[in-house]
Amino acid sequence: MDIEKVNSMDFGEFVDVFGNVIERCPLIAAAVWSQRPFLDLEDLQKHFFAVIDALPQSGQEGILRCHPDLAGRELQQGTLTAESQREQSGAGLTCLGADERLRLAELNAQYRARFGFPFILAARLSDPAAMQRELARRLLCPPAQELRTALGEVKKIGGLRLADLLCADPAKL
Ligand SMILES: NC(=O)N[C@H]1NC(=O)NC1=O
Repeated sequence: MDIEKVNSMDFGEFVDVFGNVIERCPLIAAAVWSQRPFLDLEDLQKHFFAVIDALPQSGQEGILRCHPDLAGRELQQGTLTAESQREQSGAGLTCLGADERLRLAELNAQYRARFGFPFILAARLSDPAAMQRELARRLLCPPAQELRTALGEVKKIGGLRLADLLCADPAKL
């Protein structure tokens, strides 16, 4: 899909196509549509990120809370969004042993209890062992820093999803 096609989309089509760039937050795509036309993929991505950055902290935390756990119940039950399912299974999270799954579930629960939102990490850029290490490390971070880190991961996930939709190489962004 090229940027002319993106710029020609009406509101409904744009939200249908880009509504899950930010996981389960179609309102972000809805806000971005008002800012068309876009120059290119990089410009489109900038607008998604700017909408996130402009939200009050409560809205940013809301975005984080819309994310499913990594290797959580929704993955087992097959109820993730198509994008999450692809990212989590591609990262090997459907093939965890029982011990690994239990350990991740424990750490996810500790993280959620400490920060009030789920642990978020761009699964496509990681693997199960690195995820577990990163989760244990980030559990010890101060809350304000962790909010920034988590939003950075949301942007990485969104950037990769956008690049997929526009068939672009994310390394060139
Ligand atoms: N919790 C969390 O990071 N979830 C996600 N990360 C990712 O890459 N896909 C997701 O569903």
